[in-house]
Amino acid sequence: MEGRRGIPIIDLEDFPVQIGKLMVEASEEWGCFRVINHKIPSTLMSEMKKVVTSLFDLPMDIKRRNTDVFPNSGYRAPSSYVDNSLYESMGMYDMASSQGVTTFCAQLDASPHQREIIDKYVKAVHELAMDLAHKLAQTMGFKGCIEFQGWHSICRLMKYHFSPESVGSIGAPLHTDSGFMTILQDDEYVGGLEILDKSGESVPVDPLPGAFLVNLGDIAMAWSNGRLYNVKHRVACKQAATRVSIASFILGPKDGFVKAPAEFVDSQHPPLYSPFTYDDYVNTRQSKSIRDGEVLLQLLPSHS
Ligand SMILES: O=C(O)CCC(=O)C(=O)O
Ligand SMILES: [Fe+2]
Repeated sequence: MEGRRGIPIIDLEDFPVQIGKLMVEASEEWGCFRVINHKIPSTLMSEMKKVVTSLFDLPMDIKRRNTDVFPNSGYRAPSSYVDNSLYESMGMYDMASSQGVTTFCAQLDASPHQREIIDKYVKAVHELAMDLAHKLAQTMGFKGCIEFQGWHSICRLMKYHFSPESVGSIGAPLHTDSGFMTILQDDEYVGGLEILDKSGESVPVDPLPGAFLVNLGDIAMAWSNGRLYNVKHRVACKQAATRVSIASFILGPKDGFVKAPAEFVDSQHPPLYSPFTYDDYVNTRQSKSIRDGEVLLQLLPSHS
């Protein structure tokens, strides 16, 4: 009997050529993959989780100081969603810059120790994202250089208030990530995350301590002219235990257009979308309350 198909797991200590090949396959087929044996120490991951847990324990009036500086970048109280009282989040816009870290830590009165952990963590995760994104682009045959470094980014911290009463309900509704790539540290004990595979079947992403999940989002799909898959996923409450996750989003360019490069366009693969800016894209997605890549179709009619 064939085993259950699971999310691909990529060992970053494998041969570089093999890593690139597996990443492209996983990104085209699944739109996500696990990475293990990355260089981020598990101690830093668990220290960061402790810091995140303590930030959520802050009084509400302090948490509310984490305001939006970019769409969806700030604090969301559990009560702010009609259909979702289990989810609470805060976020750090421009996670890769010292300014982003400084602003976030000042808003929340973070201690020097908390700041040090946050700073180390976001730098390390951002570097991992840069390595993976460049390797993916290069292996796909892209000859240019994407300046991911200057893109919008957000590190979002999430707490799911799961209780016996909430088992069976949804913690985060089905969506695609709007950006290029997300590096997710999901809770190492409490599951609930699930993706839809290309056939629409739901596949659980079981906890895997020490690993990250890498998701490709709408911008990856548009930039690659449809080659990279923007995976749909959600979080369901499967057990009565608090779940904490940390998602680092490499979103899209601050200036200029998202446009498939010549390497991905030919007579068999005509351009799927007209060039657009990430800011327009995210504003349209937000204003129409659309949670998945369908907004690409609404915003940009296919070429005739
Ligand atoms: O909490 C999780 O594991 C996933 C969160 C997520 O998908 C998101 O923030 O986009
Ligand atoms: Fe997501």
